Amino acid sequence: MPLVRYRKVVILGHRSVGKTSLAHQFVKGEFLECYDPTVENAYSKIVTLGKDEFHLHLVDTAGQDEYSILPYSFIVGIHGYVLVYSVTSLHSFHIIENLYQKLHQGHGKTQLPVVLVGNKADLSSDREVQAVQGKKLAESWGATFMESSAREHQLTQSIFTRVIQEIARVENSYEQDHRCCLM
Ligand SMILES: Nc1nc2c(ncn2[C@@H]2O[C@H](COP(=O)(O)OP(=O)(O)OP(=O)(O)O)[C@@H](O)[C@H]2O)c(=O)[nH]1
Repeated sequence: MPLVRYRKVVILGHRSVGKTSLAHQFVKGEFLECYDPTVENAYSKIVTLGKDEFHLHLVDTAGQDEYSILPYSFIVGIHGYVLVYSVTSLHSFHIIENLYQKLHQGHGKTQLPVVLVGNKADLSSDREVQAVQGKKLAESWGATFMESSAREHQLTQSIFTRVIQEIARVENSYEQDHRCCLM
């Protein structure tokens, strides 16, 4: 029987960017039309990647702004992050830059397993953030970037499988950096 590895991932971003909709589409396979502000919610799903199985625990958080203080529970015991902005809101893009800085300070690490998501890409006529801006920001963090729409199940699957892969990639790079060398 394959070993099931536990991965806890926090979804963060400004209000109404689609955090709940992405998690709900991924876990339940349906799009939420209505907007109901989140306080905090959790989702679980078993994800199979090749021969490996993961118990993915998703924490869907309340919308953050530039003044939000991130609680320790968003730092300690968290394996990875999905940081979401809406391509229809430049403000939400600025908030995500600010959130990343707070996470970075909280962890005190040079590299964090992060997938940066520009959501609501289906609303092309309302676009305020270009894909190239998201790509550039993610590159500056050494993170992965994707645009998505919570209407598309396949896209949400790519986001959450990608964050599992990012966690493994960052863990491996730390192991290599800290490998003991006998002289
Ligand atoms: N067209 C479109 N609408 C979306 C998308 N994602 C979310 N929405 C809509 O945007 C609104 C807000 O979505 P939520 O998922 O509740 O946003 P949230 O980030 O969880 O909001 P908070 O709980 O306030 O932090 C809802 O009306 C959704 O139907 C998307 O990809 N495309």
